[in-house]
Order: sequence, then C-alpha cells, then structure tokens
Amino acid sequence: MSVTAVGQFRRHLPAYLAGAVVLAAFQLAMNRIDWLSKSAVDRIFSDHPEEAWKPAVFMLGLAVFAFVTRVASRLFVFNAGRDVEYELRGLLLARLHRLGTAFYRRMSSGEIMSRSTNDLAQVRLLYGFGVLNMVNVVFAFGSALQVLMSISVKLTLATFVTFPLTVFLTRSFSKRIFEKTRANQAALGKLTESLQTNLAGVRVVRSFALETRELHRFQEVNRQYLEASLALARVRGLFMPLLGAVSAGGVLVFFWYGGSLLLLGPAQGGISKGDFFAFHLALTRMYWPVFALGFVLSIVQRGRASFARMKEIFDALPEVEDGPLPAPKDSRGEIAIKGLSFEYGARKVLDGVSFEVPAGKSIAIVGRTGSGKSTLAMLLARLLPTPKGAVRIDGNDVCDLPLTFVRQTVGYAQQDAFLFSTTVARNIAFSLDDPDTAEAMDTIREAAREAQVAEEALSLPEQFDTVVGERGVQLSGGQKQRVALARALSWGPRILVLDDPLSAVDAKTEAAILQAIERQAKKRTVVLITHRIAAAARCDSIVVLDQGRVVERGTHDELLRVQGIYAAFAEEQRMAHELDELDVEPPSAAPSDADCVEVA
Ligand SMILES: Nc1ncnc2c1ncn2[C@@H]1O[C@H](COP(=O)(O)OP(=O)(O)OP(=O)(O)O)[C@@H](O)[C@H]1O
Repeated sequence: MSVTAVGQFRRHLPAYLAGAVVLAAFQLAMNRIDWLSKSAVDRIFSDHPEEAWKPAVFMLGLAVFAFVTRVASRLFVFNAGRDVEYELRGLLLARLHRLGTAFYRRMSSGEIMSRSTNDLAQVRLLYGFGVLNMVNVVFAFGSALQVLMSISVKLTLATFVTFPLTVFLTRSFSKRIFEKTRANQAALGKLTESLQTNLAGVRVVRSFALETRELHRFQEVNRQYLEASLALARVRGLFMPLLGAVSAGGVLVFFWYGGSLLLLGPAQGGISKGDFFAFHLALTRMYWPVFALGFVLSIVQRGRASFARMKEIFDALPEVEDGPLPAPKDSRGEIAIKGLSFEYGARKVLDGVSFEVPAGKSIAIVGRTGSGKSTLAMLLARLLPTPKGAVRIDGNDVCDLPLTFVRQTVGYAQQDAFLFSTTVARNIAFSLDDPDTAEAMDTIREAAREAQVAEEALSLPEQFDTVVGERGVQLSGGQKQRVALARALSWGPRILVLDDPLSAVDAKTEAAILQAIERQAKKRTVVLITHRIAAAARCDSIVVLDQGRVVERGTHDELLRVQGIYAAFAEEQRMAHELDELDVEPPSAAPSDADCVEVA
C-alpha cells in the first residue's frame, strides 16, 4: 500500500470534517459579533443609548461560544495531525524493516534518522497547524467579507486595492520557500549523518588522534546547514513584513475613504458610526488570516518538502517480498540448494552452488575470507534477494514461502555480533515473547551456559541485568560474540545458521562451544560457517567454497584424503597451532573422535 499525503488526510477525514464544522461555527459567531457591535455603537449614538446593553449581552454569549468552538477546532485538527505523525512513524519503521541492503547502501542511517525525526515533525505541523489555518483562512475570509460587502461594496473594493499584490507575493514566495526548505532539510540530514558517524566511530577518531580533522569536516557540514537555514530565514523574514506592509496599505485606504463616508452619514449615501466600527472589526479579522497566510503557507511548503523526503523511504521497493504459498504448519529443517548464483551489482560472488542437508544434520561451510560464505547464509534466510528455485526448505522454494516463516525457520546468527543497548538478559532473550518471566530467565541462563558466557555475565556488576551500553560497548569482543551466540541458541529455530561464532574465543572456550553446537545439532539442522577445521570436523558434512564455487564436499576424513584446499587448511592450522605452542586443551574438554558425527 503506497503512502500518500492525500491518503493520510483521507484516513482522518472525520476528525478534519468535525474540525471544519466547529471552525465554521466559530467564524459564524465572529460574524454575528461584528453585527452586534454595529448595533451597539449605533444605539449608543441614537436617542436610546440605554438599549445598547442588549446587543452587548448577546455578544458576551457569542464570545463564550466562540471560545468553545475555537478550542474544539484545535482539539479535532491538532489531534488528527498527531495521529498522522504516530501512524507515519510506525509505517516508516515497518518499511525500514522490509528494505534491503541496496536501500541502506543508498541512504545512510543519519539521513534516515533525520527524515524520521525532523521531517516527521514538519509533516505533523502540516497536518495539524497547517490544515487548521488553511481552513480557517477560507472561513474567516467569507465571514468577514459578508460584513464588509453588506456595509459598503465601494469601500470593500477600495480596501481590496492591495489584494492582487498580496496574491502575487504569496504565490512567488511560497515556491521559493518550498525550494529553500528542501535544501535546508537536506543539509540537516547531512549534519545528522555526520554527527552520528562521529558518535559511532568516536573510539576510532580518538585512537587515531584525528579529532581536529574530524571537527573541521564536521564544521563544513555545519556551515552548509547554517547557510541553508539562513537562506530560508531570509526568504521567510522578507515575506512576512512585505505582506504586513501591503495589508497596512489597505487599512490606510479604509481610514481615508471610510472616514469620508462616515462624515457623509447614511442619509447622504455614507455609512453610520456602527458601520464604520463593524467594518474596521471585520477588516482586521480578515487581514489577520491573510497576513497569517504567509506563515501558514511556509508551514505547508515545509511539510510538503518533508513529506516528499519521507516518501523516498515509503516508495523504496523491498528487494525481498513474501511468497504466495501459505506458511506450512511446521518445518523438518531439510535444506536443498541447487545452482545458486548471486551477484552484488556486476560482481558474481556465488556461482552454481549446490548441496543438500538432510533434516536434523549439520553442515560446515568452510572457505577463505571473501569466498561467499556469509552471502550464502543470508540467501538461505532470504536476507538478500534469493534467486527463484535455488534454495528449498522441505522441498518448498523459499521464494514461494512467507518471509516471516522463512526467517523464523532459518535462525541466522550474524558474524558481526550486534548487541542492543539493554541488559545482557534482554539481549539473549531478544527472540522470546516475554523475557521477564521465570521461564524465560531459565532459558536465558541455559543459553548463556551453552555459549560459555554465563560465568562472565554473573561476574558483571548487576549480573544478567547489567546494561551492556550502546552496541555492547562495555563487553569485550569475545563476550559480545558469545552473548550473540546465546541469543541464537535461546531462539531454537528448525535451522540454525551460525556465522563464524568462534572467531573471538580462546581454544578452551571454543571446545566447550563446539560441544554446545553439537548438542544443538541433535535437535535441529545446523549450518556452521567457520574457518576452523576443528569445528568443521564435528559436522556431518563439509562444503568448501572458493571464489563462490563449491570446490570440495564430503566428511572431514574424506576431504583430508582428497588433499585439496580443505586438507591444506587443516595443515596450515595444525602448523600454526604447533608454532604458536598454544597451551593444549585439557583432555576432558578436547574434542574426541567419539564426539564427531560420521568422522571415521
Ligand atoms: N553488501 C555487499 N555489497 C557488495 N559486495 C559485497 C557485499 N557483501 C559482501 N560483498 C563481497 O562479496 C564477497 C563475499 O562476501 P562474504 O561476506 O559472503 O564472504 P565470506 O566468505 O563470508 O567472508 P569472511 O570469511 O571474511 O566473512 C566479498 O568479496 C565481499 O567483498
């Protein structure tokens, strides 16, 4: 469903209509107050001045009514504006969840943040303040014009002599305000992006002692934003006083021509004192909305410019869409990959990859860095646009299945251990519906034990309730990796894909984690991406990738016998192990042949 400015307006039409009705009632009351003023003034100068109290009492009643309708109109319309903002914020996040790597390559997170906050605030103003005042201008104009024209058509036309100039100014300035606002919002986006990059990389900046250079770069973006803001302020600043001056011209005409009509009096074709007074009231009432029109138009233009920037996110097409089949009730966890090729742009990173994993078995994907292992894992979970017919789960093409089903079935624990800025427990329990129950806590502790991070978690100041800081800044690289692994283990999907979960652990911890992964493999299908031969050896089968192609397939022993890339890796790692003279794992924790599945 596409998100349009008109569509959002239509969704809240009842509230806007209610707001319009009470605004109309308010302006009607103001119209009646003008007429009652005329009546009161004429009575004061008549033979019975004591009767002036009657219209005055009515005016008081109408003033109360006007107050109530004015407040109600704001409640209806401003609340609708807030509702639009609330909905757009939700839609924005939902869309951002669906968009893929191509979009995130194009738009930085700073830019997205700017559009989701600054631009959204401008859009809220458009749907609240902007709409209210646009409607109010029309009603106020009609209500005042009725008083003016009824009192004197000639005087009305005379005071309107400046009107064409007002229209001309409004039109030409609103276009310039729109353009300047777009430029201003774009500059703000760049500023937010620069600030966010500096914050995220503050440690790198400090460790390279490049604060001064980064500050200079930031100042450049900062200066561009300042210039864009000043350019916008100049246009807006010129517009309002110009409009005010033109309006004041009309008031001057009123006093000059209206004054002469007053001196003539009604008997000689002029106007009464009450007419003069009411005309002035109505004219002031009308000039205010015309004057405010400039401000309102600038809000509308800013809102439009911001909506256009947000629409770029709403209109971005997800690379991966739901398939047409209904979600199967369950999954056995059988994987079949056939002729899978994939390119990033023009660069082919997977080329005709084929292999199968029977349900409940484990497979290791081994290969040099950049050989396409993570890409393969992401295609399995449809985190990238998987080619049709290349990946099947339980015989179903993943492209035909609902995305939620695929991603719940294929649990992909990424290589970069991303932690949320919350507690250790909540990071582990990310996939659990209710992480605060005693049952969830048992799962969390069990997963932490399996991932060999329980002891360290318990030694933290508030144990599992310790907040790990932004992206887990308070934990070491290895701790982060194991918390992320615990998260994957607590998830328990049918197919567990672990992307290099051992890159930052020592030999002893590695052995313990491998045993945990082996226990997992008894319950589900496991795809283990690893550089470690010791880890691959424990899997039922091994696939070796080289430059995106499957170059070897078999069990650990079979591959050793082939004397190919895998055997070379094994030899490299054995020699590195011996050369480093790393302390040998205690016999109890060391992997034994008996632990291996189908390793002869
Ligand atoms: N988003 C991307 N856009 C363009 N190229 C990419 C992208 N992600 C990865 N690549 C490239 O695709 C190739 C395969 O990357 P991939 O991450 O799948 O390799 P890998 O085998 O998992 O490597 P490693 O063991 O270092 O994690 C690499 O050459 C990489 O530069």
